[in-house]
Parts: sequence; structure tokens; C-alpha cells
Amino acid sequence: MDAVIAPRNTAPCDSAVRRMSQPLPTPRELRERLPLSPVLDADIAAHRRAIQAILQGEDDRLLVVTGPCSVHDPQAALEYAERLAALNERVGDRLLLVMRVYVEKPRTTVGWKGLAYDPYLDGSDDMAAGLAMGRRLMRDIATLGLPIATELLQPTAAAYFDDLLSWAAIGARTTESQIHREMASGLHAAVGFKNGTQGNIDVAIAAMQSAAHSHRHFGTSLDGAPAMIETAGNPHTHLVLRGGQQGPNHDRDSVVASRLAMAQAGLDASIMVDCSHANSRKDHRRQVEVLHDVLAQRLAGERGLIGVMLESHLFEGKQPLGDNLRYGVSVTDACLGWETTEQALVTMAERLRLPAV
Ligand SMILES: O=C[C@H](O)[C@H](O)COP(=O)(O)O
Ligand SMILES: C=C(OP(=O)(O)O)C(=O)O
Repeated sequence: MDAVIAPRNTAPCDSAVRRMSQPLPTPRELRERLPLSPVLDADIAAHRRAIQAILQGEDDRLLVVTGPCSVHDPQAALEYAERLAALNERVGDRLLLVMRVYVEKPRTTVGWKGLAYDPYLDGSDDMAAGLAMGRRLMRDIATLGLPIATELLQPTAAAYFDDLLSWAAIGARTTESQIHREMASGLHAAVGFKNGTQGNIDVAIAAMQSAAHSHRHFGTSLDGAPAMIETAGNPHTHLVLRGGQQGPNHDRDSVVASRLAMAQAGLDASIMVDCSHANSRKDHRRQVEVLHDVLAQRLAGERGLIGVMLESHLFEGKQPLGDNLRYGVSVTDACLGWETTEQALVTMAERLRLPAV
């Protein structure tokens, strides 16, 4: 895709002409334009409590964060959400389904950075439109009764969405960042910290310890003004094993070692396995094998495993950005298709319903 920077009403923000600035709505303005009803607000609070209960071991359902690697077409994401809400009726007794609504993407080098940045997929980077589309979509999906998960990548952007979130990821590329740990410490939503891209879990453990603390940090108020932010500390965090450069880390030995390392650090052993990324060796079909392995460990009594993550869309695979995009196919990482996802989750719920032997 050619990157086109459209000329707009911009102004140099300092003497360096390589940086321009353009006003965006403030988080408060966007929240007022797309408000949450009191009913939705209460639903989101209930979803957060349900996730926290799983993290605290009070609810033995498995947390399942599933959905597209990235949202590029809100209509397809909404169709996925409708199917997921229907599936919830069948598996909700054993699985807590949470939808991935990822509107920001971290890139290894460069690439499309997500709906919030470039909603028209053409390099025009209409971020005001992207923020509004992202918020509207999250609100529509939450209105279907689904908890929302997203990766929070840019701390300045978090306030446009965080009242809608029940769960947030801090990704493998940002787990070590103090700024992201500070942000996590101020969220109501539960936060999953991924292991680093090298596969190291120590950065995620340090992140959980940091996020549990109160912080004072530089930030912006809901009105967009520079502000000193004081956070309360977030005790609702957990580790996400996503594999690393040495390979997968969803196997029993890695899970046990992670659980022991967390206990040694004074943390509750709550571990989610990301079945994608380095755990699937970037082959989306392998996610089902990883899921089965996690299920087998759970059935064998591994209670530290509290959840799984799947990258899943309406149709399997991925496609490059460009003209003639296929509907419901990922434009970032390859995803499982809907039928495979549904079948895997129904099977999982059935197995979890069987009495322990
Ligand atoms: O989940 C998505 C990707 O793995 C992540 O955003 C990195 O993508 P990239 O390596 O294609 O840039
Ligand atoms: C970018 C993602 O994952 P990771 O941080 O593990 O690469 C993701 O889940 O979309």
C-alpha cells in the first residue's frame, strides 16, 4: 500500500518541519458524542467483575478472548460479534467469551497501525474518524452483551475507549514499558501482560508488580490538557504466554515454571495462553492444537491456567491490504475461520462440563 499523507489543516508544532500537529476531539468530547447508557455502564461493570472473579479463582470458567487480529471493517466485526453472542448462549456456563476489538496494532517495523489510526485503509490517517469508528463499534458490540478486549498501545488514546473495556492487553512489545505499566495501574479493566517477544516472562511479572502499585505520571486529562495523573493500582492483572523467539511456551513445563515464578514474586498464578503468535508459530491452524493442549492441562488439574486467546475472524487466513478486499478476512495476522472457532469452543465447553476423573 502506498502511504499517502493527505494535506490537511496542519501547522508546524515546532521549528522542526518534520513534525506537524492537527487537533483531535478530546476524550470527553468523543465520550459525550458516543455516550454509554446507564444500563450499558452497569453491564460493563458486571463483565469486569466476572473476569475478576475468574482471576481470583472464584469462578472456574475459562476466560476466552477471541476475535480478529485487528478490526479493519466494522461491519464484519459486528457480524462476528453477533455470532459470538449467539455462541455464548451455548457455552457461557463453562466459558466466559470476551471479544477482541483491536483498533491499534503494534508493528515490528512499519505497516498499517489499525482502525484508530487509518480507518479508510489508504494512508490518509483520519484519526478523528478512526477514534469515533472504534468507539462506536465497541459500544455496538458491548450492547450485544459481550465484554470488550483490546490492546492499549498509545496511552494518549486509551481514554477514548477505556470506559468500554472489560479486559486490556499490554502487548509483547510494550510490556517492559513503564508508561504502559503506569497506564495499566489506572484501569478498571483487568489487564493481561504478555511475555516479551524473546519469550521472557520476567518483564511481564515485573509489569504486574508495577501495575499493582499506585503511580503518579505524566498524562492528559479527559479534556486533553497536560495533567499529573494519579492511579490507584490495578490488582486485576495476569500473565499471557504468547511464545517467543525460542518457540512456543504453552506446554506444561512452561506453564508450571511460569506459575512458580509468579508465586515467588508474590503474585497470584493467573495465566492465559495466547494460542496464536509464537505459540502457533504464526500458523493460524495450529491455534486449535494449542487450545487442545491448554484444555488437557486444565482437565489434568492445572488451575493456574485461567484463559486462552484466539485470533479468529469470519473466514480463515489473511490478505494483504489493497483493492478488492475479501469480506471477513484479516488484514494483519492470519486468523481461524468462524466454523473452526465455533467447533473448537463448543468442544472445549463440552469437555469442561464432564465430571473430573
Ligand atoms: O498481532 C499482530 C502482529 O503479530 C503484531 O501486530 C506484529 O505485526 P508485524 O510483525 O506484522 O508488524
Ligand atoms: C500484537 C499482538 O500480540 P503480541 O503483543 O503478543 O505480539 C496481538 O495480540 O494482537
